[in-house]
Amino acid sequence: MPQPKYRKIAVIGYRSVGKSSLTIQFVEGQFVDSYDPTIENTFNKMISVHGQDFNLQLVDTAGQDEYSIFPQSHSMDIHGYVLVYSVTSMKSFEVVQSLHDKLLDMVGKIQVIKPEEGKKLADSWGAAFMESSAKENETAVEVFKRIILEMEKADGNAPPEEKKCVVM
Ligand SMILES: Nc1nc2c(ncn2[C@@H]2O[C@H](COP(=O)(O)OP(=O)(O)OP(=O)(O)O)[C@@H](O)[C@H]2O)c(=O)[nH]1
Repeated sequence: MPQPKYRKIAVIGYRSVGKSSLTIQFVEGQFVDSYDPTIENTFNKMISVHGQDFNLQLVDTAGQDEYSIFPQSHSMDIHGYVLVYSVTSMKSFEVVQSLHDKLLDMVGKIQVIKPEEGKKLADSWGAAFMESSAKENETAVEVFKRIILEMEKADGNAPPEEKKCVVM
C-alpha cells in the first residue's frame, strides 16, 4: 500500500462566498447556515482518491478583494488552490480573476535552485550532494544514510561491496 501523500490546499476568494461552508461540508459533512467571518482556519482530512490515500491540510482563508495583498503565508508550501466565487455575486467573480492573476504573478517570481546548481557547489567543496524533502521519509532517510557512509569513508572504512551474483 503506498504511503499517504501530504497535500496542503488553500481555499481562497472574496468575503462571504462560502469558503468555510464548502470546506466544512467536505470535512464534516454538514452545511453551516450561519455567517462568521474567517480569519484563518486549518482542517485535516484523510481521503482516498483512485486508490491513493491523501493526508489533506485545508487552509480556509480570510476573504480577499482585488486590493488585498496576497498573504505570504498563502504562497508557501501550498500544493493547490481552490478559488471560490458565489453565483450571486459578480464582484466575487471578478475577485477570483484578480486572485488568479496574483497567483500566476507569484509563481513566476518563485526562484527554484536547480539540483545541478547544488551539485556543482557541493562538487566545488569536494562534498556529497543530495536533494531531499523533509516531507518525504525516503529522501530524508537517504540524507542520513549518505552522511554515515561518507563518515565511514573518511575513517578509512570503505563501504562493503555489494554482493554480486556468481555463476560457476
Ligand atoms: N444558499 C447557499 N448559501 C451558502 C452557500 N455557501 C455558503 N452559504 C452561506 O453564505 C454565508 C457565508 O458563508 P461562509 O462559508 O462563511 O463564507 P466565507 O467565504 O467563508 O466568508 P469569509 O470568512 O468572510 O471569507 C453563510 O451564511 C453560508 O451559510 C451555498 O452554497 N448556498
